[in-house]
Amino acid sequence: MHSSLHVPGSPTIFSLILICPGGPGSGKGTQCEKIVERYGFTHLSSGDLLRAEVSSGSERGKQLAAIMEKGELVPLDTILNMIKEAMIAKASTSKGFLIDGYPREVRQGEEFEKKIGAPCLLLYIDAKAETMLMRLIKRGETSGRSDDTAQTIKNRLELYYKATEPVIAYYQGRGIVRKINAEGSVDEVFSQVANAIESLQ
Ligand SMILES: Nc1nc2c(ncn2[C@@H]2O[C@H](COP(=O)(O)OP(=O)(O)OP(=O)(O)O)[C@@H](O)[C@H]2O)c(=O)[nH]1
Ligand SMILES: Nc1ccn([C@@H]2O[C@H](COP(=O)(O)OP(=O)(O)O)[C@@H](O)[C@H]2O)c(=O)n1
Ligand SMILES: [Mg+2]
Repeated sequence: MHSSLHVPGSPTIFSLILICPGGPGSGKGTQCEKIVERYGFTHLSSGDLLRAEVSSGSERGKQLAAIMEKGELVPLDTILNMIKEAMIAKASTSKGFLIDGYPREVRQGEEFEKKIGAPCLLLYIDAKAETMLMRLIKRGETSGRSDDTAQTIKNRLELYYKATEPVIAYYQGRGIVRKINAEGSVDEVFSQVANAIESLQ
């Protein structure tokens, strides 16, 4: 059960690609940290890659910050190239990639498969809107994230339901989506995640 990451001019690199879609505040990042701890996959959070670019103070970072503060989507090629570069940098030593927060819309999924490879498992971290809102408001008290404000959270939730939930349906037909009920405690959610990953082996 492998998907390939083919970099032009280099040998095909087989690696597992797991994707972790879910709404803002569903707990994607928290679950990805626990997956890395237990299975050693390489965690690439699209949001974290973007925030690193913003923190670098680059001109591109300034443009990205303006988009992210509104909870809108950055240009597809920008985020896809950042993920691809990060995967290439780690490909030779990675046990497999855990992509967190990408794709955010169906065409992002299509482009990912054209330029990088097909995922073998989607861990759909599913939480209710009110749960996500509550968690992000709470996180916003300490996260320092410019997008953890009430209005931006509302924008992100709207965008998630409009653009990102259709991504699940896009992959559903391939039988690779595992829906994880993310309402419980971190450990209750993680036990479902572990079962889904171990079903791959
Ligand atoms: N009760 C409970 N809280 C959780 C769980 N996962 C995350 N949280 C809390 O919810 C908040 C958001 O969790 P994250 O893992 O940052 O969520 P995310 O999906 O990565 O959020 P974005 O990066 O905004 O997409 C954090 O403050 C966590 O403490 C969970 O499984 N159960
Ligand atoms: N594929 C992506 C991922 C993140 N982003 C931007 O980065 C922000 C933070 O992403 P994130 O995954 O950390 O947080 P959530 O948007 O999931 O709450 C998003 O709100 C978007 O503005 C994007 O535009 N495209
Ligand atoms: Mg996150």
